[in-house]
Amino acid sequence: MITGTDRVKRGMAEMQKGGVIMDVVNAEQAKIAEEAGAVAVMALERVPSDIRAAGGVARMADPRIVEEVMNAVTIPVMAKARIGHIVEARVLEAMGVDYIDESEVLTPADEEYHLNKRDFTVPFVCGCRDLGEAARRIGEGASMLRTKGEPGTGNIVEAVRHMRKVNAQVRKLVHMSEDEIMTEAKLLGAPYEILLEIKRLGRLPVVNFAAGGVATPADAALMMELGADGVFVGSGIFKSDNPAKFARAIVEATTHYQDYKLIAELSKELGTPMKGIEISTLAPEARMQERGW
Ligand SMILES: O=C(CO)[C@H](O)[C@H](O)COP(=O)(O)O
Repeated sequence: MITGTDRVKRGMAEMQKGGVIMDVVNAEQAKIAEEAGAVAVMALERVPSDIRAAGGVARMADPRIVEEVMNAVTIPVMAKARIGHIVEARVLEAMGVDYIDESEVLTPADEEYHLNKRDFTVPFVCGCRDLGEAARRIGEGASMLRTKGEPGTGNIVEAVRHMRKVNAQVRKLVHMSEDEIMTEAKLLGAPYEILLEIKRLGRLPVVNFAAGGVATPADAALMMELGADGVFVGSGIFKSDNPAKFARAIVEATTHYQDYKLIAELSKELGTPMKGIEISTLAPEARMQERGW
């Protein structure tokens, strides 16, 4: 029996489409996420805004946290490994997590090489800021993408920039003739065969969620409006005044992203959202989106 085929790995991400994946650091948060209607949870040691505040090296979570989350919920559990950290990824795979996020939110282990994700049975999600990066990650075997945004800032501007850019570049590619694709591959630094596949399909071959900076129901709906297949939220829920209320409202707004009256109702008396950070105040080395290539 063949396991871990592209079809199965990509299909699992397709089943999350239209949903919200929430970062959680313990069983209690995982249950809040599940009860709110999250399609999956991401087990990690700290949400991105706490990673920023803590400084130092951010690594894969303590396996006990991952286990605690896996035992607490029935929805799929994802967990993060550092970019290029083969052993963290193998450990998470051995533990039986449903998905691994090779994530720039953690401190990269390798500045040159991302994981060869084709070598694993477990599927991977990776971040991207443009089509070149998206195609490189798919070339390495990522079964799901998420735009990077700027995690832990509660500021949606980078998520918007990245989603618009990827989708504009896909539209441009789809309208190119096949004899123009090799030059585009050279310009984007992207694998030719992956670009051809995107052109033939008229879309990315894997789902692309939005991540990094979603802090309100309207932010989540905005990302869906811009073409995201779903949304990752971390700090925006668990650094708000009322995580259970924010979690439910963000799920509802993601599902009904063009029902503006509903989004108005959902946004009433939610409590205070997480405090945001203006991107221009971040030191260059604090920009998580620059990690990976
Ligand atoms: O998957 C992620 C990145 O690997 C995070 O879930 C996402 O980026 C969270 O960002 P924020 O805390 O800004 O919501």
